[in-house]
Amino acid sequence: MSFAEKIRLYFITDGRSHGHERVAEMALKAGVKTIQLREKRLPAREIYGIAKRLRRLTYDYEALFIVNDRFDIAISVEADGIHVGQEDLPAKAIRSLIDEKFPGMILGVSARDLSEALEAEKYADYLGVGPVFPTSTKEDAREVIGIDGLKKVCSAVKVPVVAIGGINHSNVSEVLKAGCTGVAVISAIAFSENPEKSAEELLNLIENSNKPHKPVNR
Ligand SMILES: Cc1ncc(COP(=O)(O)OP(=O)(O)O)c(N)n1
Ligand SMILES: Cc1nc(C(=O)O)sc1CCOP(=O)(O)O
Ligand SMILES: [Mg+2]
Repeated sequence: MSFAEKIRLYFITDGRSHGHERVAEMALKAGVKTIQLREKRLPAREIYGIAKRLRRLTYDYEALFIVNDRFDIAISVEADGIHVGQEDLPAKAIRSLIDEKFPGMILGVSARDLSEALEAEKYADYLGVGPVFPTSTKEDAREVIGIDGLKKVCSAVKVPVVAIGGINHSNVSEVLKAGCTGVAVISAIAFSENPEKSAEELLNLIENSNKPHKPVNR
């Protein structure tokens, strides 16, 4: 499976509903092929423990494992990649370290607009672009960019774009039509009563939005 196929549905964990490991395993069982560990409340030692367990799980399911924010934890558990935003360690510094010491490691960088995206793509393997829609999952989320904002970035950059922020079953097809490679979700899976079913349904919607429109023969 190519990198683009793997990031088509990109699940970011949140431990508050079902716990990181359980929710990640349910998403993996459904067929999700990229998992990011995002944990903002726990001490580094606990995040490290969770990361080690998610690393094992993602190996078993042949899925990519990305760690949010913490490059130290990402390299300690041999994650496939690290995701940083505009307030985190600079992408340029991480790119230098990756090239020198961790070749092949994936670097994802958040961008909200064209100028951030054009700067970030100098270093990134993919961009996380949003928030496309309002979200209550990220407390310090910036102003929404909407489908138009997303389209502008997608048409201007060369690296794959993963759209993020308020993406769910009812808007995922519209988001993919904006030209992004993938969609990242938290609450649509993590805060669902049945994460496995929600992930399966999202994957089906994504699969169907890949199919070209069939003209009706009259
Ligand atoms: C795939 C993806 N895109 C964007 C983000 C957001 O990163 P950041 O802006 O650093 O915000 P936090 O997630 O750290 O609160 C992401 N994590 N993943
Ligand atoms: C982690 C994160 N980053 C965002 C950004 O805009 O960079 S929005 C966001 C939260 C995404 O959660 P949900 O799918 O529940 O809306
Ligand atoms: Mg961050």
